[in-house]
Amino acid sequence: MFILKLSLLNFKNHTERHFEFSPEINCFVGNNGVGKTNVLDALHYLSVGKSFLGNTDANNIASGEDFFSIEAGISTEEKDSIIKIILPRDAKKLIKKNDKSYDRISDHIGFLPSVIISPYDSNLITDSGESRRKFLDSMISQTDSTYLYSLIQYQKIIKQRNALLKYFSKNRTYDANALEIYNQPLTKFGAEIYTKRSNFITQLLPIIQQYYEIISNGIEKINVGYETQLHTENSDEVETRFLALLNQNNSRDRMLTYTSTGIHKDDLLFTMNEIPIKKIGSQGQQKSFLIALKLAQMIVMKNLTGKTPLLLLDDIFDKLDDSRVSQLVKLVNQEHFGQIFITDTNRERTENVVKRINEESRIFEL
Ligand SMILES: Nc1ncnc2c1ncn2[C@@H]1O[C@H](COP(=O)(O)OP(=O)(O)OP(=O)(O)O)[C@@H](O)[C@H]1O
Repeated sequence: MFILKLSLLNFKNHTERHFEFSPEINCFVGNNGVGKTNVLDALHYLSVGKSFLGNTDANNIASGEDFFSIEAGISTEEKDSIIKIILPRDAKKLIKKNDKSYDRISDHIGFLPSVIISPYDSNLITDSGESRRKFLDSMISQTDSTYLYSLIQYQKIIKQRNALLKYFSKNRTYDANALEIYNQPLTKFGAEIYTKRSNFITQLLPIIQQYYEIISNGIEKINVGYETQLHTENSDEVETRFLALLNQNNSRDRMLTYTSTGIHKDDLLFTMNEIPIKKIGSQGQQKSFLIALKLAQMIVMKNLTGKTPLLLLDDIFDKLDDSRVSQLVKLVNQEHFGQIFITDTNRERTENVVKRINEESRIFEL
């Protein structure tokens, strides 16, 4: 699966822009601020219906305009498709496949999977657990629509349960039966999510370790640990354990007025030689780790779905030394990563890198 064509209208600084892509490597080069990252962001929109920069949708409409549209021709093994995203300033976002709107945006997730490697990935190391949970959820959702369904249901139940806890506190009342109604569906969806997260991380880990070694020539032992309150020796007991935790924490939850246990508290622990990478990793080591993580994500997604995700590489060469860039090129040659999009301010460097990759490439000067 690959993108044949892309048309942007009023998307950030791109008033009107059309591209015809290579099925293999596409590079956007140009000075700072010309809109290279914005093109990758448009591709990210096509994949998961939102920006990877965390902007609200309306911020992506070119200043002074009333809407943006992103349209792409996609070649798939079955037939070619057209995906169109339209965001009017005062109305709902629409995503259409072959002129038919999706009822829910979540129905589109997984059609055109993607993995992005960008300077913002460092947030995964430095930020709170929420950004790591989002990362985990986004990659699993792209491979499994029932995961996304369970997650949406789980989040709805947590919201309702927390609202009830707040109601109890505000009105100085309590009704154990009313609270208990939420426990059964919460533990059912929670256990499903736990199992899928756990399986995904198990598949990811050996590939990250292998890629880290290739990219960095590193001897450091890296690890990705799944930190969760739901871990049990026997996978059949996750629901029971979660229910026990909810019961144990009942008084605490009433005091805090929110649900303090569950998969919404999960986290990933990234370590190097058993110490958090955040504490001991140099900038280069952290960057190599993040690239290894994202490339491993791509392989696991490909193994699970049979679809090769688009690989979006934003400014990736900027902070890597020559030897790491060479190792990365070697890896791309080995693994056949599918369609790749690269941004760089330095045209010469990009030309030199893509020459060393045995694939067809196109360079777009913005
Ligand atoms: N809603 C918007 N309307 C118009 N222009 C916008 C909008 N949002 C962002 N821009 C412009 O987009 C440009 C930034 O684009 P982008 O981040 O893609 O640049 P870049 O080529 O990747 O730069 P760098 O090399 O610095 O990473 C800025 O000039 C910014 O003013």
